[in-house]
Amino acid sequence: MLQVKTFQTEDKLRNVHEEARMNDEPLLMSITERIDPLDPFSFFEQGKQVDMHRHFWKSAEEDFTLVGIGSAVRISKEGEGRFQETEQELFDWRKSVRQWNPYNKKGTGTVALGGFGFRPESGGEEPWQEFPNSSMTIPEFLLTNDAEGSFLTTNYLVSPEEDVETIICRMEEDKERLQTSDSSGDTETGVRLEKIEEVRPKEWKQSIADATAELKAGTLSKVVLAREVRLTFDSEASITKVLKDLSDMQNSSYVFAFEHGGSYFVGATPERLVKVEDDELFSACLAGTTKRGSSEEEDETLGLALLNDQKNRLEHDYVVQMIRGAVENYSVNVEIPEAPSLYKLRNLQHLYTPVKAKLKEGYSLLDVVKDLHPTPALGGLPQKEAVTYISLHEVMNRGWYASPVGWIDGGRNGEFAVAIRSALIRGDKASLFAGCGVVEDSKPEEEYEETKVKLKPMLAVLGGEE
Ligand SMILES: C=C(O[C@@H]1C=C(C(=O)O)C=C[C@H]1O)C(=O)O
Ligand SMILES: [Mg+2]
Repeated sequence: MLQVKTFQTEDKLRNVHEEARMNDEPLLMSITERIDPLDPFSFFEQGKQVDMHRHFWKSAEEDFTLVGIGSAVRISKEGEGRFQETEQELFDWRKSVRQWNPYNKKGTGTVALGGFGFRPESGGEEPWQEFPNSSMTIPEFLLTNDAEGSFLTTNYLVSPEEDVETIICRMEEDKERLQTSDSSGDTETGVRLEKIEEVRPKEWKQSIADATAELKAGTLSKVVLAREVRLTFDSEASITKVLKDLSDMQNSSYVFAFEHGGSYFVGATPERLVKVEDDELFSACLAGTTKRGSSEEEDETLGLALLNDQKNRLEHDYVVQMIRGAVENYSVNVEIPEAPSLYKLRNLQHLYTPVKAKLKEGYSLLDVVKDLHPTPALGGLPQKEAVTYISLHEVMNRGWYASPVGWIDGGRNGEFAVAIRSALIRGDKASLFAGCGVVEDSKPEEEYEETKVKLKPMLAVLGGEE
C-alpha cells in the first residue's frame, strides 16, 4: 500500500519537474493525502528535525488544527499595502500550482499560515529582531486535523535545475520522520521559572493616568495600552509542551505558535478577528474584563456586575461600533445582537458580541483584516489617532503582539485571530504581553490588576503561578 502511494507521488513529481523544465520556471506541487490519525504535537515536535520554521494553529471553537513545517513559499511584506500585496503574491503562486487534493476540504492544500505585525512598519525593535514585519508561509509539510481525521499536504516548489531523485529521497525521509510518533512531551516536566521582571510598571501606570487625561481633553475616545513582563528559566523552554499545556488549559482559545530565527511567538487568544468560510463572515467584539469567581455564585455575581458596568460597557461598545461600520462596507445580512453576553475563560470573563454577515463578491478575507486591524479592542478609537498614540506613549514594542495571526487557503476559507495572551520565547527567556482598554474612567491600579490576570494563562504554562 505504502509503495503504491510513494510511486504515485514520485510519478507526479517527475511530471511536474518535466513541466518546470520545459517552461524553465518553478512550479508549486501540492499533494494532499489522508493519513492515519496523527497527534499534532508529535508532528510539531518531530518537525524540529526537518525544519525549524514551524507553525501551529488550533481553532477556539471547532476540532481544527493546522501544523506547518518548513516553507515552500514565504511571503514577507511591509508598509500600508502589505495585506493586498500578500494577497496578490499568494494569488500569483497559486496560478503555478499543480495540485492533487481529492478531499475538497478547508485548510488543506496550499494553505498559508502566519501573521502581520501590529504596525505596517517596524524596525526590528527588541525583542522582535528575528521577526519580519509580516510573514505568510505555505509550509512544505502541512498537517490538517479535523473531526474526520488527519490529512497531510506536501507542498514543494519544484525548480527546473533540481535533481528529482534527490527531492524524492528527501521528501520521503522527511514525511516518515514527521509521522513517527514522538512521546517525549508526555514525560516532560517543563521549565523552572528563575526570574520575573516587570518592565517599568510605575511608568506604565503613569502612562494610563496620562492617557485618561488625554481622553478627557482630546479627540481620542479609547486607547489600548500594553505592558511587558520578562521571564528567565533554568533551561530552554519546550514550545511543544507550552502548546500542549495551553491547549489543555485554555480550551476556548486559539492556540498558536510562529517561529522566526529561533524565536517563537506563542499564545492562547480568545479573540477572533475574522473568519471567512465560503462567503460567510464571522467576527467578534471582545472587550471589557473581570476575573472569574472562586465559587459559582461569586462567578455569576462578577459576570452580572460586568454586564452592568458602565465603564466596561463603553470599552465594549466602541468595538461594536467600529466593527459594525467596517463589516457593513463589504457585507450584507449583518447580524449583531443588541447587547453583549459573557465569554468565560479559565482566568477571566469578557463582554462578548458575535458578528455574522455575508461577504459581498469581490472582497476577500485579507481585505477585511486590513480594514478591521486594529479594532478598538487592541488599538482604540479613532483607529489612526489611537495607533499613533500607542507608538508614542506605550512602554513596550508591540511587534506581533495584538496583531492578526492565522491562515488562509486556496479556496475562500481562512481565519485570523488577534495575538493577545501571548509571549515571545527564545531559549531560556520569554517576554509576555498584556494590555487593557483605557477610557476616561480608567483607574491605573485597576487596569494594572486587569493586565495581571491577562498574563496568567501564559505564566501558568511557563512555570509561574496561576
Ligand atoms: C489587550 C488585551 O485584551 C483586550 C482588552 C480587553 C479589555 O481591556 O477589557 C479585553 C479583551 C481584549 O480585547 C490583552 O489581553 O492583552
Ligand atoms: Mg478592560
